[in-house]
Amino acid sequence: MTPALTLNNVSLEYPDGSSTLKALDAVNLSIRRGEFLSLVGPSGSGKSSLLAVAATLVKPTAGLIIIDGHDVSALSEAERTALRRDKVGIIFQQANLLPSLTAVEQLLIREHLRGKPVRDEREKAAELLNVVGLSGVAHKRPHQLSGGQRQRVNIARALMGSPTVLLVDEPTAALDHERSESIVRLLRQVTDEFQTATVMVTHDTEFLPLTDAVTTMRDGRISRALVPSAQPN
Ligand SMILES: Nc1ncnc2c1ncn2[C@@H]1O[C@H](COP(=O)(O)OP(=O)(O)OP(=O)(O)O)[C@@H](O)[C@H]1O
Repeated sequence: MTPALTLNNVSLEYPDGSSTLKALDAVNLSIRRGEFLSLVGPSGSGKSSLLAVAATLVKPTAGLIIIDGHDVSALSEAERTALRRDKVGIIFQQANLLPSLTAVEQLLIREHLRGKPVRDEREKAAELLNVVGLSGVAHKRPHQLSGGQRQRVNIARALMGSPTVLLVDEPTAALDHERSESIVRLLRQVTDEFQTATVMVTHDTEFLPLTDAVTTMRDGRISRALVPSAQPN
């Protein structure tokens, strides 16, 4: 199977006084649909930078990014935006929900902008809220939801566009242990169910066995990739 996401010798440099800082240094990474990869490493090692280039939000200084067979560097700005919309789901640490919208409306806002038939999309949103365990709170607003529930809305929203690649940046940073575990389990479940190629940046090493492989970054480089030995109970 062709990888859903490939990074081929990807570098990202930022000006740093008279020299340059290599946020990413010749990174190679490949992930297929249905795979759940965790990305760990010290602060400043390049994890968020890797997600940003993979999400096509930031252009790398060198190297290739291929999403579902499309070489991102060969695309125009408009084509890149369309590819991101159609293929990439992004889940940030903070849910960034709009305070005035209900849970189900948070999922539908993007689809309204796309001009899709509202009925189909409403059904899809309801189904996704069910998948993430929130069917009972579809009409609640963010302030009426717990942190874990808000993160579940965030995950469901990222799935609305049926992404091939799901990029997740520290989804558990604001949550307690129990909620953190249930969020990582949910990400495992949606990766299996929707066959997304999921990359999760995390500091929570105890949940790594729920993922298929662990990649460690250091100084902008991928220093090793491990396969977790066992699933936790
Ligand atoms: N916009 C920017 N301009 C200049 N340097 C940047 C920029 N973004 C990131 N960097 C630098 O690139 C390097 C990698 O940063 P990055 O945010 O990718 O690390 P990280 O592993 O995600 O860190 P953390 O775990 O703290 O979030 C760091 O040295 C950082 O200071």
